Amino acid sequence: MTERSAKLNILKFVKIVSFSLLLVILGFFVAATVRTLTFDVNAGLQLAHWEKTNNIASDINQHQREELLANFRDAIRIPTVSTTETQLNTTALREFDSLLRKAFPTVFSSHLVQHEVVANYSHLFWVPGSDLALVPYMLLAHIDVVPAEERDGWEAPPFSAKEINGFIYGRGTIDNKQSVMGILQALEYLLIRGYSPRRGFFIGLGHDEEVSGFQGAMNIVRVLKKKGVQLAFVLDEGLAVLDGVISGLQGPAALIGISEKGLATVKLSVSKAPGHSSMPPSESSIGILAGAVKRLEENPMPRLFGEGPERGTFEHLAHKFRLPLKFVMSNMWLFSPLLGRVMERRPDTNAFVRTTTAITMFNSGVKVNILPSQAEAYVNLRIHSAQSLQEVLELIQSTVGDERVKMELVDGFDPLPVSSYDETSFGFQIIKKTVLDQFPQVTVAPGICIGNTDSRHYTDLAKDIYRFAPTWFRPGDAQRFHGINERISKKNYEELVVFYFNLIQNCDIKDLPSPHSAGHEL
Ligand SMILES: CC/C=C\C/C=C\C/C=C\C/C=C\C/C=C\C/C=C\CCC(=O)O
Ligand SMILES: N[C@@H](Cc1ccccc1)C(=O)O
Ligand SMILES: [Zn+2]
Ligand SMILES: [Zn+2]
Repeated sequence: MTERSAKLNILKFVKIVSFSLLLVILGFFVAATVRTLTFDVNAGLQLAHWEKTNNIASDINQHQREELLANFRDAIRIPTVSTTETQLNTTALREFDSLLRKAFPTVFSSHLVQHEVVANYSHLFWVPGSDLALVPYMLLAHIDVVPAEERDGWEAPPFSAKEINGFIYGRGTIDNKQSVMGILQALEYLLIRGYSPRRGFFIGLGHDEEVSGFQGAMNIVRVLKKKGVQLAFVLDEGLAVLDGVISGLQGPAALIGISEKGLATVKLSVSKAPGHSSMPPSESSIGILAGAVKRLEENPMPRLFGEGPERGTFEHLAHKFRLPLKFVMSNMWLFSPLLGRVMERRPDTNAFVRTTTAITMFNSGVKVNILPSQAEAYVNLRIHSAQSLQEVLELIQSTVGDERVKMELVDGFDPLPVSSYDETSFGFQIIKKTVLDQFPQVTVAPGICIGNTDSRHYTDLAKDIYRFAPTWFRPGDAQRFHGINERISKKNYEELVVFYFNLIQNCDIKDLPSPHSAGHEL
């Protein structure tokens, strides 16, 4: 071969390779574009021909409007604070019991409702259905709240239930007394209007959810297990209607929690001999521990965005984004790593990207001139669905990388199983229908609950557990959770009562309508 013909051959080869590459890239682009244009996981899932079950209209008159609000505000004013498993405000919990009986006289006197107090302060209600063949369901909420201090910057005292511009302010207004009162208020009105259910249901109100639910939820579960109860589905607190919170999304999104993140609470500690502060060692117990904690903050857990059910959230919402975001959301197979990098920049969206690491307590030292013998820190991690508790513990250990730092697992569990959300999923579709009837402008999608709830104790009783209430969240509202200025609008609280009112009636349907009927309507 001459030098010239060899050169030509190479040129030809390069041409062929670059042309093929171009074709492949073009192919990808066309495929992604076609996917973008046609992608709508909701298409074909509109169930038609719902049997009419909500026969009792949910209209609220002026008297009831004032009454339900007064009941809610009374609930907010009772400081049912849980601080630790052994520090509950039991006086407030007793008072709350009295409030429930006073506010909902029909619930407590109706022959259709059975009630029992569990673990002294939690409540279990059972409303049997007329059709024993229908598997019952269960609604959950919790009575207790996390502590709140007005001096942290509240615009109204946290247990005042003060009204400012149409909002009721107070600890528990969105976590979670809106559901406690909303559920019972709905039942009260249903009973007054002569309702009796076809499908039986339970209501469980825990009193120690904020400190893990080991007394309330766990004992309610024990009672139900003893009765041999199995549940069609459970609906607890958790996700909400997000309005203007997901940037680029047109219209609000109702995210129904189909799973929740796992948890690891780890205690790190360093021990050193105490002594006089005039003769300090080069490294103190505080310094060693601070180094460990800093390493944990500087080395976040791996980005896993798109590897858990959060991927389905965006796929369900994709058709409600405008281009170019629509292109991105419809092609999560390609873009999830990029999206993860964008979402990790904000704490509220970072929560969906990875296992989060929060240092929540740091204690050491008793006097200015004593070398501290003991330093301890608590790390609270929320585990992404694609990771296990075991994996997270191993990663913490290697990141800390210091034998002098003792590690102890205080509490922990794996991410919760993923509940069904397809067209045959009874609970999901009933919740979805109830939301859409009431708020036609929203898009319903499955979501991941980033906090933990009492419902995690119910996994043996129900395969399908959902975490949702139609509490409306606008930008900045997520920070009110366990934060300052927790509030709900009066209108939204009323909507919650109506939601549960309709949901309970919608559950009386025997079976879901066939998913295919939508396309074959005559
Ligand atoms: C996939 C969604 C994308 C973006 C979302 C953006 C912002 C986050 C929005 C909402 C966060 C919702 C709620 C706040 C956190 C936890 C609530 C969950 C459980 C409550 C448990 C409890 O503390 O009692
Ligand atoms: N619901 C609370 C309290 C809790 C923590 C851990 C486990 C269970 C409940 C939270 O998610 O922070
Ligand atoms: Zn809560
Ligand atoms: Zn909470």
